[in-house]
Amino acid sequence: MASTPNGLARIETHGAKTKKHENGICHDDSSAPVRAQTIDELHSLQRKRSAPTTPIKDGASSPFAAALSEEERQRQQLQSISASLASLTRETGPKVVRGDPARKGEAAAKGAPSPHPQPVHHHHPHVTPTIAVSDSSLKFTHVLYNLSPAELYEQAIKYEKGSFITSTGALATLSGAKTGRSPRDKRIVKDEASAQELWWGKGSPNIEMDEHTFLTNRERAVDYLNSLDKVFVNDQFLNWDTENRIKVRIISARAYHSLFMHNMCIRPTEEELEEFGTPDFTIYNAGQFPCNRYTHYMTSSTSVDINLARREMVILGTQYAGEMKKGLFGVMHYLMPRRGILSLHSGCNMGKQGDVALFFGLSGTGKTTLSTDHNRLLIGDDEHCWSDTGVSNIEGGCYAKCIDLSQEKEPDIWNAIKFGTVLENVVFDEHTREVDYTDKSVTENTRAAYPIEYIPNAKIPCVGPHPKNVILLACDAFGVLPPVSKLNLPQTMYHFISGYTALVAGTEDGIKEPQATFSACFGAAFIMLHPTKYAAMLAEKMQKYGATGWLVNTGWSGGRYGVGKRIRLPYTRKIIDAIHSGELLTANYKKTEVFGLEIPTEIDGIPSEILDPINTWTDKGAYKETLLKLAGLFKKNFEVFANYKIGGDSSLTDKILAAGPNF
Ligand SMILES: Nc1ncnc2c1ncn2[C@@H]1O[C@H](COP(=O)(O)OP(=O)(O)OP(=O)(O)O)[C@@H](O)[C@H]1O
Ligand SMILES: O=C([O-])CC(=O)C(=O)O
Ligand SMILES: [Ca+2]
Ligand SMILES: [Mn+2]
Repeated sequence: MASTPNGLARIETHGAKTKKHENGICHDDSSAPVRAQTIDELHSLQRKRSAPTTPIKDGASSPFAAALSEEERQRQQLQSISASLASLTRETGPKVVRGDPARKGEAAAKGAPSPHPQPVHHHHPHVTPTIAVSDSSLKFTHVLYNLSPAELYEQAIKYEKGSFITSTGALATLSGAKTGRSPRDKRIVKDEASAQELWWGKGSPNIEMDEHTFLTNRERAVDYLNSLDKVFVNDQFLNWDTENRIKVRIISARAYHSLFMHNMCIRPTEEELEEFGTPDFTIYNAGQFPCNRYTHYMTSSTSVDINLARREMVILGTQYAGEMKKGLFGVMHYLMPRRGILSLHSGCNMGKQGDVALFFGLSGTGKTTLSTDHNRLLIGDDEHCWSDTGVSNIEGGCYAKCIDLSQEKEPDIWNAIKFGTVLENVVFDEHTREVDYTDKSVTENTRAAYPIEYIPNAKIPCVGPHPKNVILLACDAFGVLPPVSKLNLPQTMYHFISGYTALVAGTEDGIKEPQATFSACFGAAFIMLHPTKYAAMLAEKMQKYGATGWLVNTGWSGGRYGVGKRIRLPYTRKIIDAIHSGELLTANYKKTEVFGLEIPTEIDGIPSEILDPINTWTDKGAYKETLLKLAGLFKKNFEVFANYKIGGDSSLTDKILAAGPNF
């Protein structure tokens, strides 16, 4: 037995016993020593440099050609980012440099290019170079460009209060004072072109601002961003239809925002990123910084501004990440119809046989829940395009509501909440980090944003053939709409333009009155053109490709809110299954009073009596009264649309008008 210099027996490990060297001496350390001489060197060994990303295209034989083009490419990329961040009132863009300012010096140990900032020099031949006239032009803007989720986690946890890793690996974040969108603070630049093209005035979501005010806010955002230690830049795509893809650049101040958009937009491959070039649209998200209320058109300290001519969006005074997602959706609602493509606030999935279904509905009616279906391929949960070649998802991720989320009822969404997913405004146990999805302490609008491939049966690329079924979802808290009805084309148009749902405002103590909401095209907050333009396109496409329309009530049954209950999700799923399978096309139907809806008399697996709401109300008088009240609200809402012609065919317009409630 070997002994140590102090005479005590050496404690032998199992490994040492079996691993004898030639000279018969046992080593107590069986692994080779680390190569590093210092702690810094050791740490630098831990992280391997990412492989060079530029594939060598020509001059493949010369290693210098590749090195040069990589350097040139990086220079061009920085120049493009500097141009994006340029103030409009100074002569040059900021000096931009890649990488985290906190990591200075680390790269040197790895033989990487010098960490000393290599600013982008701007040559302005007509300007005599002068000494920098403001402090802001003396400083560097550090850019964290298309970071990976792991890097963004580290940034968030290190620098952003309220960032935590949950027990399943998601990144829990807080969106700040705003936990939902601020539609009343949205402004669209009204110039000569947009004055003609867009929908303005009563009912329109487009509130005007002038070009000068936009530039004032843009300058405020750009100066704010450039004053920071670092900014995040995401270069990504919208629309899986590659012919109609839009390149977007998102400049933001928070890792939360960068990870959110990483998940929600389409992630470019390394090669696509190299060829990215100039973006088609840029977002300046300075959400932590308020707008100046002395600025013309500003009515609060929040402003979300879109300038279609400049292809830019500015966000001030709200950190709710959904503003970016839905702001871009608005832009698509402008760009796509110009190409004859219909943009839709809908979910979309496809059966194994290739039958596509669209799910329209306002917030909370079930687009995400019902399009995420274990038996079908998910094309997308919220924003789509319908072109001559079929449907395509606009986004690269999903944004699911999490309130009362259960593993049993929504297993796919539950399982998607893992590493990489952004979990907004949820409450969790401070020790175990287990999320309590029933907790509304921060907000009821808790959300999870995850890449679409986190859903196991996602259809990638997210495109599909022409839809067979168009399902309009309404969460009717009045409890008078049937769980499902089959619609003819004029009825489909009527309900599409109406865009009805009835939510219950405030779910605290006491019975609250359901609040009817009408939102044209099931997304009035995002549309840019008059609703009838979108409706006409939908009618034309449904007719051309033979799609069937359905109205599904995912809301109350057995009485209105406070008396009845929300229809059970498994029942709604059965109804949706019967639509997909074709079972409902051949069912027996009867017509309801007032709304004139065709309702099936039976569906496999569902108690027949619930199919006609009148059966489930104990007070039949109250049912009739509520039905008429709702019908009245529909009529009143439709008045503004009655004067517009849908498409060239005036007979369709007349039919649509006649397809509403009759009483
Ligand atoms: N019968 C039902 N059908 C559909 N959803 C139901 C039903 N009962 C309860 N729910 C719940 O209603 C919510 C539907 O929200 P979902 O995320 O699908 O909304 P959404 O239409 O995608 O809205 P948004 O556009 O805001 O994302 C989910 O929380 C779901 O669990
Ligand atoms: O935009 C949001 O915040 C959430 C959403 O999908 C919607 O409201 O339609
Ligand atoms: Ca959704
Ligand atoms: Mn939505």
